[in-house]
Amino acid sequence: MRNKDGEIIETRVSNAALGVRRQPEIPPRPLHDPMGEHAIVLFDPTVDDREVEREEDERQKAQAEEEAKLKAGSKGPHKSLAEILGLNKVKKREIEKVPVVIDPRLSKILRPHQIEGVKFLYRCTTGLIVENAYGCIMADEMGLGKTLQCIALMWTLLRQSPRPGKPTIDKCIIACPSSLVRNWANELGEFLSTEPTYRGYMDHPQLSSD
Ligand SMILES: Nc1ncnc2c1ncn2[C@@H]1O[C@H](COP(=O)(O)OP(=O)(O)OP(=O)(O)O)[C@@H](O)[C@H]1O
Repeated sequence: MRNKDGEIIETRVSNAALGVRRQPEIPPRPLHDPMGEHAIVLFDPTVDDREVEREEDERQKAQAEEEAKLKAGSKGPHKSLAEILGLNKVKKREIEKVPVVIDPRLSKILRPHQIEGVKFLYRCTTGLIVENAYGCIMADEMGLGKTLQCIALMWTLLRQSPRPGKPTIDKCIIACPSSLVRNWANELGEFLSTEPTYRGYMDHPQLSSD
Protein backbone atom coordinates (compact mmCIF):
# COMPACT_ATOMS: atom_id res chain seq x y z
CA MET A 1 0.00 0.00 0.00
CA ARG A 2 1.31 3.47 -0.90
CA ASN A 3 0.44 6.96 0.31
CA LYS A 4 -0.34 9.87 -1.98
CA ASP A 5 3.37 10.62 -2.38
CA GLY A 6 4.00 7.10 -3.55
CA GLU A 7 5.83 5.98 -0.39
CA ILE A 8 5.24 2.44 0.80
CA ILE A 9 3.24 2.23 4.02
CA GLU A 10 3.93 -0.71 6.26
CA THR A 11 0.80 -2.73 6.99
CA ARG A 12 0.12 -5.65 9.25
CA VAL A 13 -2.32 -8.51 8.93
CA SER A 14 -3.93 -9.16 12.28
CA ASN A 15 -5.33 -12.62 11.39
CA ALA A 16 -8.00 -12.04 14.03
CA ALA A 17 -11.45 -13.05 12.88
CA LEU A 18 -14.16 -10.58 13.72
CA GLY A 19 -16.67 -11.75 16.26
CA VAL A 20 -14.33 -14.17 18.04
CA ARG A 21 -15.35 -14.41 21.65
CA ARG A 22 -12.72 -13.63 24.25
CA GLN A 23 -11.65 -16.51 26.44
CA PRO A 24 -13.33 -16.23 29.84
CA GLU A 25 -10.86 -15.17 32.50
CA ILE A 26 -11.02 -17.56 35.43
CA PRO A 27 -9.59 -15.93 38.53
CA PRO A 28 -6.81 -17.95 40.16
CA ARG A 29 -7.92 -20.00 43.14
CA PRO A 30 -6.07 -21.24 46.20
CA LEU A 31 -5.61 -25.00 46.62
CA HIS A 32 -7.65 -25.04 49.84
CA ASP A 33 -10.57 -22.82 50.79
CA PRO A 34 -9.29 -20.00 53.04
CA MET A 35 -12.84 -19.48 54.35
CA GLY A 36 -13.44 -23.15 55.16
CA GLU A 37 -13.94 -24.61 58.60
CA HIS A 38 -10.62 -24.95 60.48
CA ALA A 39 -8.85 -23.06 57.66
CA ILE A 40 -5.41 -21.82 58.68
CA VAL A 41 -4.11 -19.19 56.29
CA LEU A 42 -0.33 -18.92 56.17
CA PHE A 43 -0.16 -16.31 53.43
CA ASP A 44 -2.86 -13.75 52.77
CA PRO A 45 -2.15 -11.70 49.63
CA THR A 46 -4.21 -8.80 50.94
CA VAL A 47 -1.99 -8.51 54.00
CA ASP A 48 1.34 -10.22 53.29
CA ASP A 49 1.94 -9.37 49.65
CA ARG A 50 5.28 -7.70 49.27
CA GLU A 51 6.84 -7.63 45.87
CA VAL A 52 10.30 -9.10 46.19
CA GLU A 53 13.15 -7.77 44.05
CA ARG A 54 13.06 -10.68 41.62
CA GLU A 55 9.33 -10.33 41.00
CA GLU A 56 9.70 -6.59 40.47
CA ASP A 57 12.45 -7.18 37.90
CA GLU A 58 10.30 -9.79 36.11
CA ARG A 59 7.32 -7.46 36.05
CA GLN A 60 9.32 -4.50 34.75
CA LYS A 61 10.90 -6.66 32.04
CA ALA A 62 7.51 -8.01 30.93
CA GLN A 63 6.09 -4.49 30.93
CA ALA A 64 8.99 -3.14 28.83
CA GLU A 65 8.60 -6.02 26.34
CA GLU A 66 4.87 -5.41 26.08
CA GLU A 67 5.37 -1.68 25.52
CA ALA A 68 8.04 -2.33 22.86
CA LYS A 69 5.66 -4.70 21.09
CA LEU A 70 2.88 -2.12 21.15
CA LYS A 71 5.23 0.56 19.82
CA ALA A 72 6.44 -1.65 17.00
CA GLY A 73 2.88 -2.57 16.12
CA SER A 74 1.62 1.00 16.06
CA LYS A 75 3.74 1.91 13.01
CA GLY A 76 1.07 0.89 10.54
CA PRO A 77 -1.95 3.09 9.78
CA HIS A 78 -4.49 0.58 11.09
CA LYS A 79 -5.25 -0.22 14.66
CA SER A 80 -6.46 -3.66 15.60
CA LEU A 81 -9.82 -4.03 17.30
CA ALA A 82 -8.03 -5.02 20.51
CA GLU A 83 -6.06 -1.77 20.43
CA ILE A 84 -9.16 0.30 19.79
CA LEU A 85 -10.95 -1.41 22.69
CA GLY A 86 -7.90 -1.01 24.91
CA LEU A 87 -7.53 -4.76 25.46
CA ASN A 88 -3.79 -4.61 24.80
CA LYS A 89 -3.07 -2.35 27.72
CA VAL A 90 -0.13 -3.48 29.80
CA LYS A 91 -1.31 -5.14 32.97
CA LYS A 92 0.17 -3.55 36.03
CA ARG A 93 0.62 -6.78 37.94
CA GLU A 94 1.06 -9.96 35.89
CA ILE A 95 0.50 -12.54 38.59
CA GLU A 96 -2.43 -12.46 40.94
CA LYS A 97 -1.43 -14.06 44.21
CA VAL A 98 -3.61 -16.50 46.14
CA PRO A 99 -3.81 -17.43 49.82
CA VAL A 100 -1.67 -20.30 51.07
CA VAL A 101 -3.82 -22.49 53.31
CA ILE A 102 -2.77 -25.53 55.33
CA ASP A 103 -4.19 -28.82 54.09
CA PRO A 104 -7.49 -29.31 56.02
CA ARG A 105 -6.39 -32.84 57.01
CA LEU A 106 -3.62 -31.24 59.03
CA SER A 107 -5.33 -28.07 60.18
CA LYS A 108 -8.09 -30.20 61.75
CA ILE A 109 -5.64 -31.87 64.11
CA LEU A 110 -3.05 -29.17 64.78
CA ARG A 111 -3.07 -27.94 68.37
CA PRO A 112 -3.09 -24.19 69.08
CA HIS A 113 0.63 -23.99 69.87
CA GLN A 114 1.36 -26.03 66.74
CA ILE A 115 -0.65 -23.61 64.58
CA GLU A 116 1.46 -20.75 65.90
CA GLY A 117 4.56 -22.85 65.28
CA VAL A 118 3.68 -23.63 61.66
CA LYS A 119 2.82 -19.98 60.98
CA PHE A 120 6.19 -18.98 62.39
CA LEU A 121 8.03 -21.62 60.35
CA TYR A 122 6.25 -20.57 57.16
CA ARG A 123 6.97 -16.89 57.61
CA CYS A 124 10.63 -17.53 58.41
CA THR A 125 11.25 -19.96 55.57
CA THR A 126 9.57 -17.80 52.93
CA GLY A 127 11.35 -14.58 53.87
CA LEU A 128 8.25 -12.84 55.20
CA ILE A 129 9.91 -11.85 58.45
CA VAL A 130 13.30 -10.63 57.25
CA GLU A 131 13.67 -9.85 53.57
CA ASN A 132 15.98 -12.27 51.73
CA ALA A 133 16.46 -14.40 54.85
CA TYR A 134 15.04 -17.89 54.52
CA GLY A 135 15.16 -20.41 57.34
CA CYS A 136 14.77 -20.87 61.05
CA ILE A 137 15.36 -23.20 63.98
CA MET A 138 12.43 -24.64 65.88
CA ALA A 139 13.35 -25.69 69.38
CA ASP A 140 10.07 -26.66 71.10
CA GLU A 141 10.21 -28.80 74.22
CA MET A 142 10.23 -32.59 73.84
CA GLY A 143 6.95 -34.17 72.78
CA LEU A 144 5.21 -30.98 71.65
CA GLY A 145 4.84 -32.29 68.12
CA LYS A 146 7.75 -30.75 66.23
CA THR A 147 7.52 -33.54 63.65
CA LEU A 148 3.90 -32.72 62.83
CA GLN A 149 4.67 -29.01 62.55
CA CYS A 150 7.53 -29.75 60.15
CA ILE A 151 5.28 -32.08 58.15
CA ALA A 152 2.65 -29.32 57.88
CA LEU A 153 5.29 -26.84 56.70
CA MET A 154 6.90 -29.28 54.28
CA TRP A 155 3.56 -30.38 52.80
CA THR A 156 2.44 -26.78 52.34
CA LEU A 157 5.69 -25.72 50.64
CA LEU A 158 5.65 -28.79 48.39
CA ARG A 159 2.08 -28.15 47.26
CA GLN A 160 1.50 -24.42 47.37
CA SER A 161 2.86 -20.93 46.99
CA PRO A 162 1.25 -17.52 46.53
CA ARG A 163 1.59 -18.15 42.78
CA PRO A 164 -1.47 -20.21 41.81
CA GLY A 165 -0.69 -23.82 40.89
CA LYS A 166 3.02 -23.54 41.68
CA PRO A 167 4.76 -25.12 44.65
CA THR A 168 7.28 -23.17 46.71
CA ILE A 169 9.78 -26.06 46.68
CA ASP A 170 10.16 -29.18 44.53
CA LYS A 171 11.96 -31.40 46.99
CA CYS A 172 12.50 -31.56 50.69
CA ILE A 173 15.28 -33.42 52.48
CA ILE A 174 14.81 -34.59 56.05
CA ALA A 175 18.22 -35.16 57.60
CA CYS A 176 17.85 -37.16 60.81
CA PRO A 177 19.49 -40.04 62.69
CA SER A 178 18.78 -43.40 61.05
CA SER A 179 16.82 -44.47 64.17
CA LEU A 180 14.24 -41.77 63.37
CA VAL A 181 13.70 -42.50 59.68
CA ARG A 182 10.96 -45.04 60.46
CA ASN A 183 9.35 -42.55 62.84
CA TRP A 184 9.21 -39.89 60.11
CA ALA A 185 7.79 -42.40 57.66
CA ASN A 186 5.11 -43.44 60.18
CA GLU A 187 4.11 -39.87 60.95
CA LEU A 188 3.95 -38.94 57.25
CA GLY A 189 1.75 -41.97 56.65
CA GLU A 190 -0.41 -41.28 59.70
CA PHE A 191 -1.06 -37.59 59.12
CA LEU A 192 -1.13 -37.49 55.33
CA SER A 193 -2.49 -41.02 54.85
CA THR A 194 -1.94 -42.04 51.25
CA GLU A 195 -0.42 -39.19 49.36
CA PRO A 196 3.24 -38.44 49.98
CA THR A 197 5.95 -40.19 48.05
CA TYR A 198 9.05 -40.28 50.13
CA ARG A 199 12.20 -42.27 50.14
CA GLY A 200 14.28 -42.98 53.19
CA TYR A 201 18.00 -43.51 52.85
CA MET A 202 19.88 -44.85 55.81
CA ASP A 203 23.50 -43.88 55.95
CA HIS A 204 24.63 -47.07 57.64
CA PRO A 205 26.40 -50.07 56.06
CA GLN A 206 24.23 -52.68 57.86
CA LEU A 207 20.91 -51.01 57.15
CA SER A 208 19.27 -51.32 53.77
CA SER A 209 17.62 -48.31 52.19
CA ASP A 210 13.94 -48.07 52.95
N1 LIG B 1 -1.83 -32.53 66.90
C1 LIG B 1 -1.58 -33.79 67.14
N2 LIG B 1 -2.55 -34.70 67.00
C2 LIG B 1 -2.31 -36.01 67.23
N3 LIG B 1 -1.11 -36.50 67.60
C3 LIG B 1 -0.11 -35.62 67.75
C4 LIG B 1 -0.28 -34.24 67.53
N4 LIG B 1 0.89 -33.62 67.73
C5 LIG B 1 1.76 -34.57 68.07
N5 LIG B 1 1.16 -35.77 68.10
C6 LIG B 1 1.78 -37.04 68.49
O1 LIG B 1 2.44 -36.83 69.70
C7 LIG B 1 3.64 -37.60 69.72
C8 LIG B 1 4.80 -36.71 70.05
O2 LIG B 1 5.06 -35.86 69.02
P1 LIG B 1 6.53 -35.73 68.40
O3 LIG B 1 7.32 -36.95 68.63
O4 LIG B 1 6.38 -35.20 67.02
O5 LIG B 1 7.05 -34.56 69.28
P2 LIG B 1 8.43 -33.92 69.11
O6 LIG B 1 8.29 -32.53 69.60
O7 LIG B 1 8.91 -34.10 67.73
O8 LIG B 1 9.20 -34.82 70.12
P3 LIG B 1 10.76 -35.08 70.31
O9 LIG B 1 11.31 -33.83 70.89
O10 LIG B 1 10.74 -36.23 71.29
O11 LIG B 1 11.30 -35.42 68.97
C9 LIG B 1 3.77 -38.27 68.38
O12 LIG B 1 3.32 -39.60 68.48
C10 LIG B 1 2.83 -37.50 67.48
O13 LIG B 1 2.26 -38.31 66.49
